[in-house]
Amino acid sequence: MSGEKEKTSAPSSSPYVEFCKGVNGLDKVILRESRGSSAEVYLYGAHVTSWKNDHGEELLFLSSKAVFKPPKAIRGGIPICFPQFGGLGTLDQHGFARNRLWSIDDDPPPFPTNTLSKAFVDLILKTSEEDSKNWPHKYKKYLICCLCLYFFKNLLISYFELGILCFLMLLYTVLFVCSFEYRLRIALGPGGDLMLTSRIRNTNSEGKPFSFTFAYHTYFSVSDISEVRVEGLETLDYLDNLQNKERFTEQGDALTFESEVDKIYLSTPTKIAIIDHEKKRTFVVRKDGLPDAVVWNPWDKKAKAMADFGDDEYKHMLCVEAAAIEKPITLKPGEEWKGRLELSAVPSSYCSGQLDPQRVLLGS
Ligand SMILES: O=P(O)(O)OC[C@H]1O[C@@H](O)[C@H](O)[C@@H](O)[C@@H]1O
Repeated sequence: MSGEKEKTSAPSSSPYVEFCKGVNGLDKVILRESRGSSAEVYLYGAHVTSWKNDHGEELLFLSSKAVFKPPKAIRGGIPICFPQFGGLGTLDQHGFARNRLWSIDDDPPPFPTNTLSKAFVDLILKTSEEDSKNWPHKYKKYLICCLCLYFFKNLLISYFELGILCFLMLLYTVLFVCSFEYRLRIALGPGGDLMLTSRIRNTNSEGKPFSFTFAYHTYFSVSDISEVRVEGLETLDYLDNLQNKERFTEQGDALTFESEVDKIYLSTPTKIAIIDHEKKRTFVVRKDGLPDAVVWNPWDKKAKAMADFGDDEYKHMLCVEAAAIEKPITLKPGEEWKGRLELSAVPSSYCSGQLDPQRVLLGS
């Protein structure tokens, strides 16, 4: 992403990275790899909305009813769930990262990975005043209000009360003030693979550690959900969101889909395959630092209940989300966490219902 200097001036485009406007004038970045694959990223949410292979075929699902207007998250593509997955905390569903306007990161710290890609963009999100009021404890703003009310109601407070107030304010600063820097690199590999690398740092100067849960909420585009099979999650334990997060163990067979599914698979392998029989295409998800994997399809009833999702669109999507949920990530001040997702789409070669082991199960 060479060439960008100031956040205030428009960043300069190159054959690999184009800065432009998308729906509703929102800032968008288009990445193009020399063999023809491409990806589109909105600065709103750092949201990947499109990923195409070198034949120009779309690989991600984006709802025809997606709303490109803050504060609504875009339905489809790859929303970032941070610092909270789902409703597991006091924040709004899936945290705030997907509803924030991110900036171009002009000066990212060096990347250890030696990617040959020229088609990449670095984005950054820092703690806003609003977010630091609500996170990690939504209710801390009420604590502050109570303290202020008490203070103003009792203007003539004693030295003892003043002392208590100062102590509580100090406690508040030490316990609750939370700041982070979230750097995200989105890159297209030479073969058209899509790579997302998140680096999240605790930038509290005097504060405490903080914890978060996380997911790359990837919506894959599939021909027909009834023709899809997921491999890599068999025999694993999962929490079923449809049954109060009760824990179950998956059967030995690859997953297939006949009804609503909303499961958090635990301690999953670093590689998961999504096989689309009809399209003869296999998505390979490789992940690092992300032990869990969510599998979600709303099916017909929930689809109808979502205003930004077409009634029949559930047939053409499947979310497989590389995540860190069961054991929240905790960062001490100065510490950094890295979570990496790599997606590739390969033709599935079928032979009497068996995956071609060279290409998917053993493939690099
Ligand atoms: O509608 P949202 O907030 O984008 O969430 C969609 C789905 O996201 C999934 O990750 C959750 O497991 C589901 O429970 C949720 O319904």
